[in-house]
Amino acid sequence: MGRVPPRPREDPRPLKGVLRSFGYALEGLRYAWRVQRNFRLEAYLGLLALLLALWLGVDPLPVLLFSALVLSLELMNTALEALTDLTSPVYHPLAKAAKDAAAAAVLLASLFALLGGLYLFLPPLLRRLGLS
Ligand SMILES: Nc1ncnc2c1ncn2[C@@H]1O[C@H](COP(=O)(O)OP(=O)(O)OP(=O)(O)O)[C@@H](O)[C@H]1O
Repeated sequence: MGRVPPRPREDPRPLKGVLRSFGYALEGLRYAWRVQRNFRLEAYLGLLALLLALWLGVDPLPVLLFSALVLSLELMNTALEALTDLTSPVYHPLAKAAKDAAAAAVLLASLFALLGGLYLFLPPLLRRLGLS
């Protein structure tokens, strides 16, 4: 196995260091956006839910929290997929368990977000449409 390259030395200037970490995080966001169709879909759905909340006059905070949860878990899932592909490019039951469990975390959060969305939006939506 090749040698691990040394970690770059920490920048002694605090602001520079923070800005550099921020840049790496943005690179991670760009990577997930490029390679993960689900991440893009979840981001668009979150935006749609936010617009719906504003239109219906519903508190947008729960929408933001659910979106943050789902998108963050999708990012962790993306990270885990990349690591699994790196360490286990051939089939291994533990690689399967890791990927499946990470996918299950996103699924679970998405289901709760869906239930939360129905609870939040259904009554005002029915009222707005004159159906209740
Ligand atoms: N190295 C591996 N060893 C064992 N099973 C694997 C391996 N790679 C993938 N799998 C199985 O195939 C499934 C799909 O893996 P894949 O890497 O294609 O991710 P994915 O589900 O397509 O994710 P996404 O759609 O988010 O990109 C995994 O959930 C796992 O069950």
